[in-house]
Amino acid sequence: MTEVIQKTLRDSAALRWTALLLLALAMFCAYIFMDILSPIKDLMAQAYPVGRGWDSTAFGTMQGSETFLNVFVFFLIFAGIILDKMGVRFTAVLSGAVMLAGALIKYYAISTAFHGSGIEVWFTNHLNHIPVFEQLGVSPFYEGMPASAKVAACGFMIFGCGAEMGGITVSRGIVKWFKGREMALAMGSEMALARLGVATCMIFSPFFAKLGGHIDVSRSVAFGVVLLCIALIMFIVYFFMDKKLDAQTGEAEEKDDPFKVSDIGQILKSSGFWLVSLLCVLYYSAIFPFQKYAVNMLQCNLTFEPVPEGSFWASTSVTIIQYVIMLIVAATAFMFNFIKNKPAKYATMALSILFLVGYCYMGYMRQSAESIFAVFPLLAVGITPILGNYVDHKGKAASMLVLGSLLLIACHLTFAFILPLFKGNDLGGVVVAYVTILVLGSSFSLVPASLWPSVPKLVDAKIIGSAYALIFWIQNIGLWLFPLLIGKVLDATNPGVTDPTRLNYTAPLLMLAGLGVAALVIGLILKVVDKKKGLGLEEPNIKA
Ligand SMILES: C[C@H](NC(=O)[C@@H](N)CCCCN)C(=O)O
Repeated sequence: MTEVIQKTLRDSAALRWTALLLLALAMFCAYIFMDILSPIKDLMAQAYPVGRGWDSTAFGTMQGSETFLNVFVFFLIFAGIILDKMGVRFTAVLSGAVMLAGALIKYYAISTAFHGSGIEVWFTNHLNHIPVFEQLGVSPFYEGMPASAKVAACGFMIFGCGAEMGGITVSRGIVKWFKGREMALAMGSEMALARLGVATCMIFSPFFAKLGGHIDVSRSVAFGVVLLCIALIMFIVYFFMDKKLDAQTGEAEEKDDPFKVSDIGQILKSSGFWLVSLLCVLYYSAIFPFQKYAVNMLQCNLTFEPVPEGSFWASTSVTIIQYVIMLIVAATAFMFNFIKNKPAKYATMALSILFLVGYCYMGYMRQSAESIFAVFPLLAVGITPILGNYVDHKGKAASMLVLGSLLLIACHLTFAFILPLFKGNDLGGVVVAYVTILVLGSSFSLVPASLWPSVPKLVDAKIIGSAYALIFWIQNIGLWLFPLLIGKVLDATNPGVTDPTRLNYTAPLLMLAGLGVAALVIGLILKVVDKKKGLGLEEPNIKA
């Protein structure tokens, strides 16, 4: 008897990778918006009309607001419930719309239309004390916070709800399309594109703010808003593909892993889960919040010679060329993972290194902190899949978490104590900065590649979705707190400094190194607990 095998969209490699591309491109745009103001902190500090007069505390409070509702109104948990009840395609479009709504509010706050408006007056005089949050000992705003920063923070809070909802939805979408197929590869590719988003933001946000020699910070946010419109379109196209898939399979959306409040008790009983969550919040708090200040830290610790207006290195085409070179580095580093033929593999690696050196040289010639810091996520694009593969086949996840934390401490201490020694030494400082950023980039590959795949070893497969939602929630506490703390520490340790490119970053960097030490201690405890309880963290995921 001949069996007729019904082919569905996900059976076609081209179509399931198209579905992934739609989801990953949407997240690429979201990651660009997350850091859209990070590389222009110095401009935001200047008075209107150049900037918006945000000191470090205002900047940090606004940056931390991204995760405020997720943490204090438990939105992340609601997002998990919405995803379970409404399915991937609905939640994807909803997250795209929420991100865009938040981004539009943020754009309005930064735009010239806001300046001098009635809304500005209202926000200047109100919302300094919000009783419900003050009772919790937290507040999204403070007395004297510029109205533009308050409204931008409101928009960023809404955006953050959409972004984290988008994050969990995209992971679930990848499982739906790739279960039993190239799932790890698909997840690694999605994360690689997100990292490239951060690099893109570092280059293009200052580029748009300074375009045409006239500074307008709202242009950077407008660029982000346009990308979020594209993200929403990607999610809408995905909606129709996903609908067709369900029509073909006859399945309602997969709801095999619903979030239940009762799961939380079960998860919290696992000591391994607590250790991994603590390590996650400590480690990510020393990375994502640092990312928001890194360009300004380089501006403060390096000596940049102004590149003359109209010179080749100051031209728009150089930005485009440098970005194209960055894309080549990312693409060749990523392709390295999949080439089986040895000579071709090493030729690709050599090409990637060659272009990376070219990229670094251009960054040096352009004397631009943002293009120097943009190399940070590049290594992660190439190395994360290699390390993911290593964990799959050889294990050693707990050791990699320890190594990642050690590198993190070394990098923050180098930024704090060694980089300032090169102040005035143009080339020496840039070389130290590049090496340290690249090492930090490899640490940022080691930890995500080993941390996220370890979670399924710690909790029951049935409650894995809830476990990820809970880890994200714990992580979001750090992502709210540390941008805020860095800003406050900067203002406290730099009294009277008015030039935003002359701040002393030693204290915040020491605080971040301290987070690294705490992550290291947790990593070492995790190794002991792993050995004692046989959690299997050092074991490969795929057993031969
Ligand atoms: C996968 C992981 N993403 C996260 O942890 C998100 N919750 C963080 C979102 C960034 C907030 N600015 C990662 O990117 O490694």
